[in-house]
Amino acid sequence: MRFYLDTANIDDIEKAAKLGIIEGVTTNPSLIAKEGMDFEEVIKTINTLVDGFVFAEVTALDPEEMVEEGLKLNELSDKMIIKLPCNWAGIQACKILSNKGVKVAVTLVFSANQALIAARAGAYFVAPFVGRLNDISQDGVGTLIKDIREIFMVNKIKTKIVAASLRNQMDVLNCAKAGVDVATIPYQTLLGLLNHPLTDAGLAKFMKDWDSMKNK
Ligand SMILES: O=C(CO)[C@@H](O)[C@H](O)[C@H](O)[C@H](O)COP(=O)(O)O
Repeated sequence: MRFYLDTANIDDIEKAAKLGIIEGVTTNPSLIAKEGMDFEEVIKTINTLVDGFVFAEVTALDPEEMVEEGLKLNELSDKMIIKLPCNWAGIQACKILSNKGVKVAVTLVFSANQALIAARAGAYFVAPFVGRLNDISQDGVGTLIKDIREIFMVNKIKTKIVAASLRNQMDVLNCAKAGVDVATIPYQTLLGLLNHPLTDAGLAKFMKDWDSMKNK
């Protein structure tokens, strides 16, 4: 499983990029709006900070306009992934854009059948939302992610799974065990995955013992 960062915050992307393990950045209209910056400017800046894919979501609701907006966003770099919602309009636009060679992520996926339809429309990625299903007392990984994985395997579908709406370490761990291709995570979740109090305590003890030896 690979890690992408789920944010449009430039500071967080710069900090996380230093780790050298972030292979892409995903954004959505809510994350862009939170930063209060021009959409295209944010996407262009993110492209300069990471080597991997940069996901940008269309805001049009009509299939023709989605295609037009998707083609325009796709011009921003050769690493663009165009995000489309998993609905009637989004699937039509997915088929058209995929046929033109544009890489599409179908997002807001809440059922395995939606993921299968998106894959058949040529989606490069599907983005199942784990946390929002957990919020309504369903098992985001245990049912949705595992079902999509199985369906893609049985049907030899190459569409990749980018698990989204991951809120905590258990979500990420369960996604890794279920074999998703990518987990896209907020910066705070990344900190939570790496930091451990026993690592900090262990290092402090090593340094204390080292200093006491030097002072002998
Ligand atoms: O869909 C993708 C990646 O394709 C993500 O950027 C996705 O929009 C985000 O993970 C979610 O919107 C965040 O979900 P939540 O934590 O607000 O429930």
